[in-house]
Amino acid sequence: MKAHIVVLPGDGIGPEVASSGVAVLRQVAQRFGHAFAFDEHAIGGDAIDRFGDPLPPATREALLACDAVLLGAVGGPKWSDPSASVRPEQGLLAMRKLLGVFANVRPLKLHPRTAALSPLKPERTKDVDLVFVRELTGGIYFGAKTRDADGATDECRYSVAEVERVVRHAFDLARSRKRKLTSVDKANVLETSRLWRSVATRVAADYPDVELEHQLVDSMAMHLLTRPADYDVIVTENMFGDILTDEASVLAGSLGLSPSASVGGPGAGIYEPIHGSAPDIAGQSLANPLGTILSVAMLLRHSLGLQAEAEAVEAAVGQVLTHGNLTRDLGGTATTHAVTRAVIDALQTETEAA
Ligand SMILES: NC(=O)c1ccc[n+]([C@@H]2O[C@H](COP(=O)([O-])OP(=O)(O)OC[C@H]3O[C@@H](n4cnc5c(N)ncnc54)[C@H](O)[C@@H]3O)[C@@H](O)[C@H]2O)c1
Ligand SMILES: CC(C)[C@H](C(=O)O)[C@@H](O)C(=O)O
Ligand SMILES: [Mg+2]
Repeated sequence: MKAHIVVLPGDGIGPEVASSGVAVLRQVAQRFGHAFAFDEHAIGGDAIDRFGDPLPPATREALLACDAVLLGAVGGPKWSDPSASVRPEQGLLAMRKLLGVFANVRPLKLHPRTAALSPLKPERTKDVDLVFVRELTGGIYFGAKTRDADGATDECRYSVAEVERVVRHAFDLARSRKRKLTSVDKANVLETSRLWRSVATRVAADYPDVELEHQLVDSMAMHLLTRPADYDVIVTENMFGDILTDEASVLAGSLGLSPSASVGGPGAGIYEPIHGSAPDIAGQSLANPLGTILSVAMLLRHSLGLQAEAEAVEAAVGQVLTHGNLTRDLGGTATTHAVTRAVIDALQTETEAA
């Protein structure tokens, strides 16, 4: 098949991991006979430096005309002055809004070798297989902001429609898995959470085969570490999802292993690791590329409909996690480039054997 993929390297380790993702996609194209065209564009701090805009018009135009987007990461100390009028993260938020990708799917699958690196006891991480569905285009991230000499405000607003579409997305996903959905909110305090809970409860009537439970976000943060294997699909609002997914990545052994797919819009989906630009390790080939490579598998499956190719990439990552030298975050000594090469070699061996 032919596909047009926009690549947004961004800042910090973003270009390092994005190039790993592209290398794997090139290998997939070659082994399976596809024609993928890559179109690189600016976003974030890099785009501010070059164009004075974290999401320049040429990037916007390309996003609206492609089949899928692969993002590295944006941000960094160079652009983090609190008085700056424009910030890299604004480019990322504007892109999510532009493409209308309201459902951010963040799976957490554990590999025994790397889960053993988590601070949790092995019996706690055993059998963990969960997926977060994080609302991505609403809530406090997108509410009105004010700032004056006395203080500042960030408005948190959700419409019924915004809650309903993401909750339905999560119910549909739960239906294809273990039929258990946990909706996370702060309904004991927040009006938006009371709305969230009432919408989730109403929608549940259309999914009698899925068990719905409500959980407050503070105790959820605790349960994620004490009994993570009890959860299947977890749906929550934008900011809670941001925080809980970084927390959950600890169970897998490293933030660098977690992929994501942002979907639900009329056009392209966005695929990116959940981590940031990691300024502390940027430019040293220390970044773990596996979260990005697993995001590539999600891109193949969800935006291009290439199930066998997605499984081949996941199997190749599994091989490397089992036998390979890993990056420093996972206790290894391999460079970003070496781990990427190992995945590509595993992909080649696997597809030759098939
Ligand atoms: N999607 C995105 O573009 C995105 C996501 C999160 C944060 N950010 C931005 O990134 C910048 C830095 O944020 P932060 O330091 O709080 O979070 P971070 O995710 O960049 O890094 C947190 C820690 O995890 C480590 N880490 C992250 N990814 C890794 C990888 N692939 N391999 C090995 N180690 C990895 C880092 O070295 C650091 O110690 C900020 O400007 C923030 O806004 C961007
Ligand atoms: C960089 C930031 C705006 C972003 C978010 O909070 O959504 C990041 O933390 C993420 O998880 O993708
Ligand atoms: Mg985050």
